[in-house]
Amino acid sequence: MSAFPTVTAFEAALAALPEPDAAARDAATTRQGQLTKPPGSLGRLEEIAIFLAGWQGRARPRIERGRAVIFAGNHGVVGRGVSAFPADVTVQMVANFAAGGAAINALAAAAGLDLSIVPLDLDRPTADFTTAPAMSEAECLAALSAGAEAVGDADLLVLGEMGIGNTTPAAALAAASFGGEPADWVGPGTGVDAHGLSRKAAAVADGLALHRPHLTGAFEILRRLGGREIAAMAGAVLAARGKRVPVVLDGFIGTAAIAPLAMVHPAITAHCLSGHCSAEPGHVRLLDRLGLRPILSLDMRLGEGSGAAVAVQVIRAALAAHDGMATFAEAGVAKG
Ligand SMILES: Cc1cc2ncn([C@H]3O[C@H](COP(=O)(O)O)[C@@H](O)[C@H]3O)c2cc1C
Ligand SMILES: O=C(O)c1cccnc1
Repeated sequence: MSAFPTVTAFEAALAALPEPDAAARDAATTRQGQLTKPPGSLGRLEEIAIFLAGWQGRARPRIERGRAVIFAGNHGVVGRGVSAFPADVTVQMVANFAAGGAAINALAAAAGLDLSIVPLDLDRPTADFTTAPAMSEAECLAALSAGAEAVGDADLLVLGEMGIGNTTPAAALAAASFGGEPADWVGPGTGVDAHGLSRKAAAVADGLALHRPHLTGAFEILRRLGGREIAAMAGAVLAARGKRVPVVLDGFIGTAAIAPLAMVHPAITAHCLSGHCSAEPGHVRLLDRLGLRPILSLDMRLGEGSGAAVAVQVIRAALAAHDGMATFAEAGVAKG
């Protein structure tokens, strides 16, 4: 049975978001105060360890089944000249992922993450959202469910995407969820010129104008303006929450995927870390709206889960300090 057989099932999951394990989180907070360092001196590494303790439900969290999942989908809106690359690159990159030659292959391996690739109907692009809803209800539910199924038994989940043209639907989702002008949310993506940027802004404006009366809930925003890989990431974030699996978000597209969910239920971000801030200009604005602080800021703008995978190395460092350090009592160091 699929995870989200109906829109009602999706909305019910969104309305019943579990909280972290307060006892595990408190125990981790206490431990941080006992380790041989001035309180707070490991900064955000301390926060990350405590965050993982709460979501994994253990005072000493660890990453044993870290998993990166890359969803791929194709977009009808590419016909409007919104990407610097042709749509064929999506399927070609999926072959490259399978062969081990993409950035995410190298970065997931470096971070000790199992990598899986989920192509979603690549031979059936979504409809051009400037003229019709991108997906039917059944297509959007199938994509959400594919995302949910990919969570498996991961203890840390990195979500990534591949889909030529998908910075345009991502900008549309951000605009529909948080308002503002299309120009606030579009950016160069793979590297379009000024004309391409205007085409992207026009596509977002046309999509918003066409669908405006229906852009009231998370599902309809995702279905009308999103894409399969985007809906899959949203479904994975929601299903991960149901299992209390912490998630590391990647760049502009991966973050935009949860914007419609956050519009209705801002608490959806509580089990999410932002791995990095992308160079795509809308990303910093989106993170600000979602109240997320990125772990890294490396001027990356690739997608594929690449920035999130690099951030996992920082998360591993946070857990290594939390687990491996001695307490003041153990080390015989005066607590001051
Ligand atoms: C070779 C190649 C590898 C990629 N890996 C991720 N993306 C990234 O670029 C695309 C989004 O940018 P736009 O909206 O401008 O098309 C997505 O596929 C995203 O994952 C890639 C793009 C290319 C060309
Ligand atoms: O931030 C991202 O995820 C991104 C930016 C540009 C192109 N592809 C992905």
